[in-house]
Amino acid sequence: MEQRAEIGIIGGSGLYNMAGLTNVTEERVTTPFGDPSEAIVLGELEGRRVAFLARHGRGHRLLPSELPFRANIYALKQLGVEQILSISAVGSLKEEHKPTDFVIPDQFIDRTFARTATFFGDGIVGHVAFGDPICADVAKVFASACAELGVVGKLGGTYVCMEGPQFSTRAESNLYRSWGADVIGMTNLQEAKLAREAEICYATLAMVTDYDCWHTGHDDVTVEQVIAVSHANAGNAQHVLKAAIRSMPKGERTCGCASALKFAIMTDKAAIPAETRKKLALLLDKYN
Ligand SMILES: CSC[C@H]1O[C@H](OP(=O)(O)O)[C@H](O)[C@@H]1O
Ligand SMILES: Nc1ncnc2[nH]cnc12
Repeated sequence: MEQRAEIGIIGGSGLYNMAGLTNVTEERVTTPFGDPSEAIVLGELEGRRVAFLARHGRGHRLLPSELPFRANIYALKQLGVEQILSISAVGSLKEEHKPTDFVIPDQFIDRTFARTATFFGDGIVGHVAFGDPICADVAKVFASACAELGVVGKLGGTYVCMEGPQFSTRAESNLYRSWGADVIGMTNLQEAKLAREAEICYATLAMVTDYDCWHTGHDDVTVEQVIAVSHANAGNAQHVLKAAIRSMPKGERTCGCASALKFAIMTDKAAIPAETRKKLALLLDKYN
């Protein structure tokens, strides 16, 4: 596989392009799972080859439930991406996580119900380990980049992934707080699952934009609030991204993400339908 990019950036609410990319080209990638959310922007940043994808499309056209998660991750895989840096807006479920803080979650709770979050099926069964859903190495790079720039970037925390598009009820928000969750969003869990199946490292820099609807001292979350905070903080997010990319080690990865599929496939090779085998060649070829 020709490696056109090493690092993928998925930009979320408020981040629809990446400043500072040089030698920029744009590509409409297609995949066996359909088209990604938007044309992918390829370029160089801090001496590394980067692919940028706007998760909701430019102009924010796609609902969280409408996101082509499989096409997005597969398209980045096709370009040769080995590590994904995701940026997302999140609501805070704890007093200590204030709007404009960054949190780098390391766990998820799934509250979605209308999404496909696996490349398997159609005659092939696979089960990857997901106890540690985030790549610890990439998460640490994000945390160090925040520290280097003097912005709050807390390493660890639980991200509740809800279906949306409506924000939570107060009862739900308080329930998630009682579970000890840290932040809430609508997009990251499926990306993390699919990245793991694609043996791509994945971590998120989650920007706190609001206190959801549980905080008696703050108004309930609105889109206006999310936009205001994410726009005001987009510069910081881009600085953190650049610093992270500057310090990402080159060469072979030492984390387990790179071999996540090694013991994951249950199906007898002979029983996998030829078409399915072909569709997943990019993931399976290295294991014959
Ligand atoms: C605009 S508020 C809700 C919206 O913001 C977050 O998006 P992303 O994760 O892409 O930054 C959240 O998940 C919802 O999709
Ligand atoms: N309160 C919230 N709930 C879900 N997703 C969000 N994204 C930003 N703020 C959010």
